[in-house]
Amino acid sequence: MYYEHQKPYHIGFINEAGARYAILPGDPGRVEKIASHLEHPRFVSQNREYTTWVGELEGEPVLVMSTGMGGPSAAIGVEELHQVGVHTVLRIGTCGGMALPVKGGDLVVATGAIRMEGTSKEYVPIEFPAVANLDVTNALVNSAKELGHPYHAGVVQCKDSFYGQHSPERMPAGYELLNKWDAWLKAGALASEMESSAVFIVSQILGMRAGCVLNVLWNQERAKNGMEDIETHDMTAAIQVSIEAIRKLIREERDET
Ligand SMILES: O=P(O)(O)O[C@H]1O[C@H](CO)[C@@H](O)[C@H]1O
Ligand SMILES: O=c1cc[nH]c(=O)[nH]1
Repeated sequence: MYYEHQKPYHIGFINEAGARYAILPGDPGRVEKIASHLEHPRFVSQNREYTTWVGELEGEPVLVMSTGMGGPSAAIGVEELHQVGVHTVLRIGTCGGMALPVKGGDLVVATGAIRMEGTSKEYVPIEFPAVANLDVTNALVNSAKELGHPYHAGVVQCKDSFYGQHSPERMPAGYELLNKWDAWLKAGALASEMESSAVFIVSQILGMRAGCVLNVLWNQERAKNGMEDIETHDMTAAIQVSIEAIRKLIREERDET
């Protein structure tokens, strides 16, 4: 069985540094850049979609590990980080804006996620909400405020199909996608992405803390409504906020002990 291997089967590393905090981008290509904001960043391992670096903040080891795209690989990543002793995970990713005030280049701090994906349903029935940890969320919101980055905090929509979000009309199941999208808009969903609900649910089940900060790439609803729709892929603000949030959490943990 996988748990008899010395290294967790998919993430493929032993947590030699003893890190308990992990920053989780979806994209393996972003790991090194995020790790460069830590002290003494160094490569740990690369297996499948999981590229991992480690560094320090406030003298505490912090991992940066990619999860790949979608709930299944994010859930496996969180499970195996738990196996190696991580207690706090912070997803940093990209999203598409949904609510009209959410513009390209803004940040979204996900306080909860709509579970329109398959992975979390294999953990707990759909009535159970996917919510972020309050300490991690407060650390993200306070960091965004202190750094002066425009942010929105609220519910995001998680789904499995990127193209079901962007081209629902061409899908045979489009009638359902379009009606649900309309419901999420009416209920005030801020943005759409693909991993936070699995990260929140798996963390909840394993007794870990999870939070999520997203860079808004664009907003298809602004475009549809004839409003200015800026597109930006600059992750700097989201990285700065996630690093400062982890720093705050490390300090808080120290103050409590
Ligand atoms: O930028 P990342 O973290 O990959 O997040 C978003 O981007 C991918 C889709 O383009 C999905 O993984 C989605 O959740
Ligand atoms: O529109 C977008 C942008 C990023 N990620 C998504 O899932 N959707």
